Amino acid sequence: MTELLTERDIEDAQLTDWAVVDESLTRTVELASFPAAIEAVNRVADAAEEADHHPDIDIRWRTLTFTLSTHSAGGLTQKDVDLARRIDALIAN
Ligand SMILES: C[C@H](O)[C@H](O)[C@H]1CNC2=NC(N)=NC(=O)C2=N1
Repeated sequence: MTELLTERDIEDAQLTDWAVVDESLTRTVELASFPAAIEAVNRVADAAEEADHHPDIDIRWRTLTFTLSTHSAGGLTQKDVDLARRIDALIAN
């Protein structure tokens, strides 16, 4: 679970809205408004607490950038792929 993933593993995960940057996964998304962005952040925060795996989140008005990596492993693990999928679902609402 906390093993580092290979580039091939990441490709196979088909996270189409995410980019790999500096051994992290990153996705930027523009919400409808600042309140909508903050609500999305709150949904992601709840999911992160539940999973005990936490994204870096940059908030600029209604644009959010999520950056995922597993700090304890020093790179990307299945936890990041799982959290990316959760975030995709939570910001689609
Ligand atoms: C003790 C607890 O499991 C760790 O501190 C968790 C919390 N959230 C975390 N989040 C992320 N992104 N990487 C970690 O290594 C990490 N470690």
